[in-house]
Amino acid sequence: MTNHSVSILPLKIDHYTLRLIQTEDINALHPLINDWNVVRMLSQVPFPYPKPLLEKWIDSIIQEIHTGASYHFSIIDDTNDQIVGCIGLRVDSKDQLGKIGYWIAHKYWGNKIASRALQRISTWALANLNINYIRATAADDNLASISVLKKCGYQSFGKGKEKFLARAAEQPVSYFLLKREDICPGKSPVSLNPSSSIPKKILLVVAGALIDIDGRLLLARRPEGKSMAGMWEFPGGKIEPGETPEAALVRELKEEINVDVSQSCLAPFTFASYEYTDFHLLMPLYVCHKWKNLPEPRENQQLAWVPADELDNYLVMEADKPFIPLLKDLLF
Ligand SMILES: Nc1nc2c([nH]c(=O)n2[C@H]2C[C@H](O)[C@@H](COP(=O)(O)OP(=O)(O)OP(=O)(O)O)O2)c(=O)[nH]1
Repeated sequence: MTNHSVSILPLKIDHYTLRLIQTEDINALHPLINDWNVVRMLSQVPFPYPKPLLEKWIDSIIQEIHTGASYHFSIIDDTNDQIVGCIGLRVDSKDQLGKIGYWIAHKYWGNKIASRALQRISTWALANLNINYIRATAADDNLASISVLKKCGYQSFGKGKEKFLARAAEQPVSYFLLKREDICPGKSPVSLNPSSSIPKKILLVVAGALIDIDGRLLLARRPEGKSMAGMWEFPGGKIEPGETPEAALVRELKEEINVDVSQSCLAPFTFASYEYTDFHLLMPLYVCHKWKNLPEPRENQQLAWVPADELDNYLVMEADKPFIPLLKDLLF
């Protein structure tokens, strides 16, 4: 997949901050994790947990951030700047899967920190990483963690056994999965009786397929906080009352990606007519080969120039799916 930068600014939840683990965190982290109450619930950690081993792990996960293989965060209490736990996610791009793990220091249990951190990281990960699912594993006797996972929308999907180093034994575990659509609605529900359903509002939107001289297509990723966050789309937006689709696209391209385009450079290509949960989308798509300025994200979105043979790797909006084969034909 073409590289696009992942936004890993510190993430906020109430009076906690989640920021990437740093080398200096070792002294605060070691006494918190080297605790039987914590370690017995983590499959990969021995007890006692020697400090050099933790140091090695921190070095490795800092390296992994550069390759996008994993993202691990310290959870910090903003009121006193103390680390209270960790949450992290390993990325399996091939299966579009994130594997999440977390722990909270024993003295902070009972403050709902784990559920808030899990909710926050899950939303962030689905909006920013190349994944569609997040998987978690909990020991069957870890009732607190199982309840946290269920509260955050994770669904149990099976049972197994895993070796827990600290307990020097295999333990029964449950597997949980969070799917993108569990927290990112947008698909149409199946209507059993379409004739009785209330007609949906038609939403008029216009979008542009910008194609550069290398035959690559510009895609934008909906940022966290928007509906259908994490899905890739074509730059564009809603047509305002009294506006032509062409004028709306010229305006949206300027507002969203600082690109100047003339209406005469917009060629009608195809359109989408698609029923979302709350509205029916009607969206003409224009192709454009000529513009001024380098596209830059002005609305916190990721941008990617995508060659035709990589388009299938991008999870595009449901309404846009029929565009992909048509655009591939155009680009090849
Ligand atoms: N710009 C754009 N919007 C698309 C595409 N495909 C698709 O379903 N849409 C939908 C997403 C939005 O619901 C709507 C675009 O409206 P917008 O860009 O002005 O709205 P927005 O995302 O800022 O705000 P909202 O959906 O959160 O209300 O059309 C696409 O390829 N490009």
